[in-house]
Amino acid sequence: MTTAAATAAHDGVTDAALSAVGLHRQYGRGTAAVQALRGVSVAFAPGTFTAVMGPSGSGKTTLLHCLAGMDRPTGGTVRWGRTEVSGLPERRLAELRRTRVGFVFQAFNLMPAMTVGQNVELPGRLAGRPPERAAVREALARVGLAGRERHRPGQLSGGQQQRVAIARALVSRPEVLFADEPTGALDRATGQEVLGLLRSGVDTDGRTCVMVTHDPVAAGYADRVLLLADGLLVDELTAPTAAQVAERLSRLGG
Ligand SMILES: Nc1ncnc2c1ncn2[C@@H]1O[C@H](COP(=O)(O)OP(=O)(O)OP(=O)(O)O)[C@@H](O)[C@H]1O
Repeated sequence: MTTAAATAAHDGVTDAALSAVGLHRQYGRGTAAVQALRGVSVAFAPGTFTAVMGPSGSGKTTLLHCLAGMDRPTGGTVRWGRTEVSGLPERRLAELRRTRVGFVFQAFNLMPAMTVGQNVELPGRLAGRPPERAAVREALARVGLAGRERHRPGQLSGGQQQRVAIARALVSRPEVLFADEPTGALDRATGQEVLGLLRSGVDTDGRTCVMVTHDPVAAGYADRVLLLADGLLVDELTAPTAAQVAERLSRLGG
């Protein structure tokens, strides 16, 4: 590689919203060791929506957790923008996680005893910030739940609960939103509303979104699909249709 090309390649990584180089994640040791990631390098441009797919056990959730700073890779590096996060001490990483990334889970993970407003406020409280009622109201309005602050999660439908979880993830205006099977517990129509919200966060706010999904229709909302198999990145599709995704997945046995 020429010096100029090397510099360009380097900038490709440092200009990314999120990047990983040579990620390895081993669980357990000796004969019980599992190599969940075996050397994944990938970059995510700002303002793009990427779906991560692959057969069960291929390492999707492990990759998402390592990229989101929720799990520590056993080798390789993760950067959020230019900040290398993989080697940070836990406290510093937790602080950065609260402001720079958001996470949405399949099972919503709301606190049932708290109101919707308190759930959305929670990340700010954990970060020691004073309650920002206006920001909470705005986040709920953006996901179509204006005026629901005082409800409890149990009084809402599954789709509405997932929208609360999205509001909670977005209230700190993170650069990157991670979602692990965000529509896995929802019916198709409700799931599509949630996907529409993720898509509009990318298109309107320039957010970067990385989503694990098993559903080719959900992946069709993304700009790019990464395919994992056995802990390695094995294929990539840009501007995917659901039919193309289903066909590539079936080749992998997923
Ligand atoms: N905490 C853990 N301890 C031991 N092994 C683990 C742990 N978490 C994941 N694994 C193993 O790592 C591999 C990758 O798991 P991961 O959950 O990342 O896959 P996945 O592609 O998300 O799977 P699925 O689609 O079934 O959710 C699997 O073999 C899994 O059994």
